[in-house]
Amino acid sequence: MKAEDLAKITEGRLRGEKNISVSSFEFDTREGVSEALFIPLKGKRDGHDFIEDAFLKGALGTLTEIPVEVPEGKFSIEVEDTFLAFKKIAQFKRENFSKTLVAVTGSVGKTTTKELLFHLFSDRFKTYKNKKSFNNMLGVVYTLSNLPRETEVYIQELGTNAPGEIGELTAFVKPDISIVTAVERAHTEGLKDFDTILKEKMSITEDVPAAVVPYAFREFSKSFETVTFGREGDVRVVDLKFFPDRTLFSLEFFGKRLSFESPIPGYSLVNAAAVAVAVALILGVDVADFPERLKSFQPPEMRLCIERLKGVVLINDAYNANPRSMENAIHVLSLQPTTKVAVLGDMAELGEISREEHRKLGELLNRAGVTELVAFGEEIGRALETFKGKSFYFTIREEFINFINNYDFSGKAVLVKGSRKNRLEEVVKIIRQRYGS
Ligand SMILES: CC(=O)N[C@H]1[C@@H](OP(=O)(O)OP(=O)(O)OC[C@H]2O[C@@H](n3ccc(=O)[nH]c3=O)[C@H](O)[C@@H]2O)O[C@H](CO)[C@@H](O)[C@@H]1O[C@H](C)C(=O)N[C@@H](C)C(=O)N[C@H](CCC(=O)N[C@@H](CCC[C@@H](N)C(=O)O)C(=O)O)C(=O)O
Ligand SMILES: Nc1ncnc2c1ncn2[C@@H]1O[C@H](COP(=O)(O)OP(=O)(O)OP(=O)(O)O)[C@@H](O)[C@H]1O
Ligand SMILES: C[C@@H](N)C(=O)N[C@H](C)C(=O)O
Repeated sequence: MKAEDLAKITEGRLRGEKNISVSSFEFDTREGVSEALFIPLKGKRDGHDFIEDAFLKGALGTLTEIPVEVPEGKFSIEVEDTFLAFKKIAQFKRENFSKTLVAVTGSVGKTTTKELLFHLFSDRFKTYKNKKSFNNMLGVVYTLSNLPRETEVYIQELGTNAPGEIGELTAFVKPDISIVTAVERAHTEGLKDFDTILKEKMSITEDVPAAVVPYAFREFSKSFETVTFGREGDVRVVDLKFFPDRTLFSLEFFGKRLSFESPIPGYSLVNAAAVAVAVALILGVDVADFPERLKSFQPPEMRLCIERLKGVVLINDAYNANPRSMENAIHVLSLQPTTKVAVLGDMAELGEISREEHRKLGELLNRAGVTELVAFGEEIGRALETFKGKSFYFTIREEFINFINNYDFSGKAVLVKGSRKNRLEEVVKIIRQRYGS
């Protein structure tokens, strides 16, 4: 996009080279800014302090709220608010995109579903998706701004932890197809009770031509066309069989039946596959090759990735945690035919239900045949009130990490899971180093 066009879109004041074109939009110089427009934002620090760095690293232009020195052959656009200007660029991109935009929300499974849709559809459409879990307004604005012109299907996650966020994001991205993967107890600190969570998630279907929602919540869909999925619905999950490292299942829909083998154990990919078939039905895409393609799906990082190390089965589910994803992960641990150890951190942002949900974990672990629990965090201590096996509890990170460095995990299956703030990837790294293949 040309500098002078960007100045018009952002209603900013252009300085420097006006005929130069940028190839992307970036807000972090650590992520690569070559040939990009740099957008300095305010985090803990002020992104304006990195404008010089951006130019040195190859950015062609910058948005800025203050006058800056512009190197020869480059440009700056002065605006009142860099984030609002970034939003205007994203809005412009949306207005000029006339193909299919698929938006995904839900209490669990947004990233897994987004990645699976991309995996299944990218051989027949020019498909584009958000990076990582870029699912808030910044993530959406970044992804939309960088939307390639040739895109035919764009898949965007929408996340929330407070009422109204999904409505705002939906109005901004204007989906053609909206997906609700699941409605569960997550983010209850900001979203309070189940009814609020349900309303928040279902607001993704407002004024949207087509939606894919769990059968149980079909009556709350506001979309013009709704395809349902689940144990009942238009796309039905049948014949579920769980194994330690995979899940077998079939999907039935409109008189057809397809059998699948999920390379991720547990339920996450079963749910995502049902969603994918529902989306394919809306798009009129043939699904005959979905079972074969599902087999080669790689789980997104830190989402139930099973690693077979020397004498240890490591179940890395360290990305995040809420009651439903905990239940699924503990179920996967229960399937392992050896001594079961759970290394668990707090489930964050649960608010009033936090105490009770953490307490319930102990019972869940008992039923799953887990005999050793290593717990880290303020809230997870409640699990020890009900857990009957051997337990070790830490609130000081250094002591916890020291324990992980020395505990004997040999011959055991080890689940590592907790909310993002626990940074349990460090535990994964230590176990890998100690028992690496
Ligand atoms: C504003 C910003 O850019 N934040 C990112 C930044 O954070 P930080 O505050 O540490 O920045 P700094 O103070 O260091 O720097 C200031 C700016 O300068 C840039 N900069 C810095 C150093 C440097 O060397 N060069 C630079 O250019 C810098 O980029 C800043 O612009 O950096 C962090 C590390 O890279 C980023 O993590 C941070 O990004 C924030 C978290 C963000 O929102 N990122 C989105 C792209 C995103 O979508 N992230 C998702 C996770 C989203 C999420 O948590 N979703 C929730 C639900 C939604 C909740 C909603 N209410 C909300 O508020 O978000 C969920 O549960 O799913 C992801 O990362 O996957
Ligand atoms: N349908 C599901 N049922 C139970 N657990 C699931 C399901 N889908 C995903 N999970 C689990 O939830 C966790 C997060 O998965 P994923 O990243 O796909 O969800 P998300 O909604 O994108 O999370 P975030 O809100 O952080 O972006 C992982 O532990 C994953 O295994
Ligand atoms: C980091 C964000 N995407 C997330 O998943 N948050 C929840 C609360 C978690 O970390 O468990």
